[in-house]
Amino acid sequence: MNENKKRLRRTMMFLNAQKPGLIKDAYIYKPDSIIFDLEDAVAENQKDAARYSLFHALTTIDYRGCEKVVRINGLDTPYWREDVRCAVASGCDAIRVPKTESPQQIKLVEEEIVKAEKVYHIPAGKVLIMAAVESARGVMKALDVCEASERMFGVALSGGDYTRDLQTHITGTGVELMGARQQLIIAARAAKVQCFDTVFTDLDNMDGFRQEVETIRLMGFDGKSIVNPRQIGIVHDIFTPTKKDIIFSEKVVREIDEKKKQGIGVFTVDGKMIDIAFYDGAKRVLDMAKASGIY
Ligand SMILES: CC(C)(COP(=O)(O)OP(=O)(O)OC[C@H]1O[C@@H](n2cnc3c(N)ncnc32)[C@H](O)[C@@H]1OP(=O)(O)O)[C@@H](O)C(=O)NCCC(=O)NCCSC(=O)C[C@@](O)(CC(=O)O)C(=O)O
Ligand SMILES: [Mg+2]
Repeated sequence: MNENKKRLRRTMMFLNAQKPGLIKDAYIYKPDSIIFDLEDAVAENQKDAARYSLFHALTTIDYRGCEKVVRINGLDTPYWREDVRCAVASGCDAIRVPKTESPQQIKLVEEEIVKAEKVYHIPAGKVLIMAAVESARGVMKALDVCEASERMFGVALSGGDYTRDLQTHITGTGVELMGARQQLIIAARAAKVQCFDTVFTDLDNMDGFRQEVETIRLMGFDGKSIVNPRQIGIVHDIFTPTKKDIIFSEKVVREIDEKKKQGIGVFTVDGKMIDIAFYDGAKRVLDMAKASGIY
């Protein structure tokens, strides 16, 4: 398995791949992943220029550990094949497929990646795939999409296009996204891939942003697509385990291991009932703490 499939992705920051001002130093803000956008942030008559800029940036700039994800254009456009070739040749880590509605779309992208990896002498299997779900049909097909390829590491909800398809809009309350969020996280967990929430575009509403991030973390999401560096701190803060969480999780893991040897299945830690069902959750907290660099 490609080791990067499970890497830490609390923040996936979009930027327009054509904008030198953004592309040249996005790594200084330390998002976990950068999404170089060739799709909706790039005007229709600027697609070639954006690819040129992407190739130049990815082959000359050291992004210092930030994952490099390229959002290609949709499969209903004449651009996506060239986007895939350019992204793979540039040395990207992953491709984000927008407006995904079927597993066949993921397979088509995979075929193009396989060809490009051969042509550009990239190790086979290096480039991963994530899908963005942006329609009612996409939500209904989420499990099949998540299981479409061994290269799939995750799925993201794209709220702007999704609410347009649903004939509603982003309200700031989250009510319009409730069903899709729930279905997507269930599909992702069933397929054992990661799940990411949509962007929050009201940039000056930091309280609203914090509240939304708290909610999606409790729902089980692994992270969030973001559009601005000002949003990184809040997401990392909320997605990074606290010292208290870490100490408790250490105790849970230690006690479950110990009690198992003694033939004891259920007991208490700090007054809370614990059994084997708590093991994975506690391990996940410790893994998250290690990946975040605080453990
Ligand atoms: C919104 C704004 C113009 C505001 O700019 P402003 O300049 O006013 O921001 P400031 O805060 O003043 O910037 C302070 C400093 O940070 C630098 N800086 C800002 N943003 C940066 C960044 N992203 N990366 C690196 N650097 C950055 C900036 O250069 C400055 O640097 P400096 O001058 O040196 O101090 C800008 O952020 C931006 O372009 N964002 C990305 C927008 C984008 O890509 N949208 C497409 C993806 S969504 C979509 O398609 C919908 C979706 O598909 C989504 C889904 O799939 O989920 C769906 O359907 O819902
Ligand atoms: Mg979109």
